[in-house]
Order: sequence, then C-alpha cells, then structure tokens
Amino acid sequence: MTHLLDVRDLVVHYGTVTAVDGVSLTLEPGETLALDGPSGCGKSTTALAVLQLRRPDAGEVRFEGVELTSLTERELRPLRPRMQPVFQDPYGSLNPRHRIRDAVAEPLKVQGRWTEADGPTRVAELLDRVGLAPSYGARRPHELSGGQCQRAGIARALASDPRLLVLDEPVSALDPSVRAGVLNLLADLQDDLGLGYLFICHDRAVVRHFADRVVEMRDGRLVT
Ligand SMILES: Nc1ncnc2c1ncn2[C@@H]1O[C@H](COP(=O)(O)OP(=O)(O)OP(=O)(O)O)[C@@H](O)[C@H]1O
Repeated sequence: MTHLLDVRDLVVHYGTVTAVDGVSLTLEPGETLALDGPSGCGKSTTALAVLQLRRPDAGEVRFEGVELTSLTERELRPLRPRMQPVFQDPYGSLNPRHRIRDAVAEPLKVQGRWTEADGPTRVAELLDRVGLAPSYGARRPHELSGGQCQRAGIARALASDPRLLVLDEPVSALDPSVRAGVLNLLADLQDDLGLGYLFICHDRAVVRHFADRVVEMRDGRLVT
C-alpha cells in the first residue's frame, strides 16, 4: 500500500548534535498525525527533513510513493508544491512588502498556472476559502491580525494544490480566542480536500481534539 507519507529511520545531525535519531512514521490522505514532545526533542527538525528543507543524514522519506532523499533539487522541484509548510509565526512566512493577493498569487505564477483571465479569480477563491474578505487582498501582512495572517499563509499554501501540509505549531503564536477558528478552518479544509496533516504541537488539549493519531518524541526518537 502506498502511504501519503512514509518516513523510515530518519536521522538528522547538526554538527555533533543528533536532532532526529531514527524516526519512522506514516500518514494517510485525510489523516492528522500529531507530533508531540518537549522543546528541543526534534519535532521541527523532523518537519524540515520531511519537507526536504533540511536534507536528512540518513533514512528515507517517501511521499506519494516517491523516495525524496535521493532526488536532486531539480528532481524535487515539481514535487515541492504538493507538500507545503505552515509555520508558527504567521508574519514570518509572508513577505512584509507584498500585498496578500500577490503572496497568494506567487505560487500560481512560479508554477506556471497563472493567467490574467483566471488568476485573480483563483486568488479571490482562495482568500474566500480561508475566510478572508476580498478587501484583505490589498493589505500587507502587518495590516492583518495574527489569525488573519495565518489564514493568508494557509491560502498561499493551498495555491499550490498540496496533498500534505506540515503544520509546525500553526496556532501557538495566536491569541487563544482565534486559535479555534484557525483549527476549525484546517479541519474543514482537510474534510473537503483530503489533505494529510503532519501536525506539530505541544498543547495536549489541542492535540487530543485535533489529531487522529499522536506520536510522542523524546531526544530525537519516537516513544511508544
Ligand atoms: N539550526 C540548528 N543548528 C544547530 N542545532 C540545532 C538547529 N536547529 C535545532 N537544533 C538543535 O536540534 C535539537 C532539536 O531541535 P528542534 O528545533 O528540532 O526541536 P523541537 O522539538 O522542534 O523544539 P521546539 O518545540 O522548541 O521548537 C535541539 O537540541 C536544538 O538545539
């Protein structure tokens, strides 16, 4: 059976520090797997290695059946849109000088899927899909609240038509009052689009509510 994501014996070193020490996990379409554990245990490094934003030192990452670690950057390029990150800091993931509509349009343009006839409509649809009124498209990130900005980041991720979202503490930096709204949005998107979520979070209540399965990490390893 081909999993959406199949990670085997992943190892990542930073110099003499072994941040990830033999992590194996699988994820199916439409499923949320939470990665929980204390600060410094290697959760973010696992996320980066899955996305091939940090190339692992050993192990395999199969995404939709394709083994990524042996691919060159050039070979990875067509696959990258299908696995999108959403990071903790909503402002950090958007260029502060770009209007929201341009940030959401950029993946479409880079991937050759932009036309003047259809592109603006697609951007408006994506903003609507994440609960942002069209007028937000003209704003820049600092003119949005943290929750609105995270929604814009999610719209930008969706512009690539991903199958997998790697969500690294996506609501931890948000005001508690807006967290539930963003989590509900993520749940709706998963229902509609069948996205797989690798969800990094150390808030037990959120994990219990949101995840289908939870794996716990300690000192670079999964504990069972
Ligand atoms: N760029 C880096 N260079 C050197 N060491 C790093 C780097 N990034 C992380 N580390 C180290 O690797 C280990 C795992 O860090 P990582 O950020 O993956 O953990 P984490 O579980 O995501 O922590 P947090 O919840 O605090 O984000 C830690 O010991 C950390 O100090």
